[in-house]
Amino acid sequence: MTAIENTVISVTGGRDYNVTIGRGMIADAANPRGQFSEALGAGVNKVLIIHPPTLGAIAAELREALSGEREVLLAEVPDAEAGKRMEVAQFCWQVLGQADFTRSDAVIGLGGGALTDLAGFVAATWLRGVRLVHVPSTVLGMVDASVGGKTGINTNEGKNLVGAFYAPHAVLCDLDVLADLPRNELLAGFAEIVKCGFIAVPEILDILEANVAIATDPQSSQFRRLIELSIGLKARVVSEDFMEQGEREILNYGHTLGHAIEHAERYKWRHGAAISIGMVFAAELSRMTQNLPDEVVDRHRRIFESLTLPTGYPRGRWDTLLATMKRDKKARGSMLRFVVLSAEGKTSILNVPDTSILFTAYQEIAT
Ligand SMILES: NC(=O)c1ccc[n+]([C@@H]2O[C@H](COP(=O)([O-])OP(=O)(O)OC[C@H]3O[C@@H](n4cnc5c(N)ncnc54)[C@H](O)[C@@H]3O)[C@@H](O)[C@H]2O)c1
Ligand SMILES: O=C(O)C(=O)C[C@@H](O)[C@H](O)[C@H](O)COP(=O)(O)O
Ligand SMILES: [Zn+2]
Repeated sequence: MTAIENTVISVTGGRDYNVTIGRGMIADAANPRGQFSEALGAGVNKVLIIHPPTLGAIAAELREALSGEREVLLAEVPDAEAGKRMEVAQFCWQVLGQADFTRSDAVIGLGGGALTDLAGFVAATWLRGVRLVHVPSTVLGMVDASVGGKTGINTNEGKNLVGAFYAPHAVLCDLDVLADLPRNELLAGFAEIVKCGFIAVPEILDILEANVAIATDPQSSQFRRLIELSIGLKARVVSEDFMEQGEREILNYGHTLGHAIEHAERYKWRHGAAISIGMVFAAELSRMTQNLPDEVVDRHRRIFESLTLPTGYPRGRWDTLLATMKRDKKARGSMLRFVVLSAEGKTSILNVPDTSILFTAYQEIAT
């Protein structure tokens, strides 16, 4: 059988680093000339692998493989959004402090997007910044969260309200790690892939529509193509606008309402499910304000439904959602701002001084 080569995508935002996409990287972690040694670099004496309970076995395997040359510690943290909390960051700082981690040591974030957001924040803040290697273990983590340096935690008031822009030094996407990822988590990650399709990469939508079962099969070439196209877009955007002063905002398509839904659901929902609804809402808003054709709005619903992702939310929740959206990071003063489309791949920012238009758009997705 011919070995499939790794793909390397370079990012220049924040610092220069590579995202490597391939297979067998974790199994090969002990190799002194392998991807892990290269990502950690020379001179790292201590490594903290931060991981959720679900990745315990892989974290132990990595610890074993990387030990010897270096001292490797594990920090198991609560799963999913329960890990994106101040107390959990504090626990990680305590582990780093008690093990005397210095600026020449490193953190590995092994897990889904919630974990890499937390680990990135810990690495950004410990001694004001230590080496950071992400090993994303979900589709969403690979195509979005591990790339681009947005790190952070949630607060009682809202999603990702505390954080820092801190780019990783390397990202290793080992597709083998997806073998045990539950199907619903895998499909939720596709919401960010679909986002890339609507905002900039139409090929993504065509691949999904051609055969959704094949496109979502981690063994298929179409699946790998979707991962690479999405990382490619993210890399291009964050390389041009690391600190989100302009173009990077397009990556927030569907997230204004999506984050408010996550908050309303007390962070129990999957991010991908919440932003699927958020994107249908943004598409409806775009139809009303940017003349986005009906067929593009319908295409949103069709694709999310084919991925078994939700497209509507209860009518009675509007006031709660609106109150939370006012704390969205894109808001400026009392002005809410939304990423909208006038056509596939044509994005702009809509300033909304009067929220009645939002309420009208919400009626289109209300259940
Ligand atoms: N920083 C960014 O740019 C960015 C981008 C997109 C999303 N995010 C954040 O990412 C988070 C969502 O990430 P997610 O969808 O990966 O969810 P997640 O990190 O909560 O992981 C989902 C679930 O899958 C489990 N899991 C992870 N990898 C597994 C594996 N290989 N096998 C079995 N189980 C596994 C986890 O334990 C968890 O229960 C949200 O907090 C969102 O805000 C950040
Ligand atoms: O990388 C970005 O920029 C994004 O907006 C990607 C989003 O998919 C992601 O969910 C991000 O965490 C949202 O950021 P926030 O600034 O709205 O918290
Ligand atoms: Zn997102």
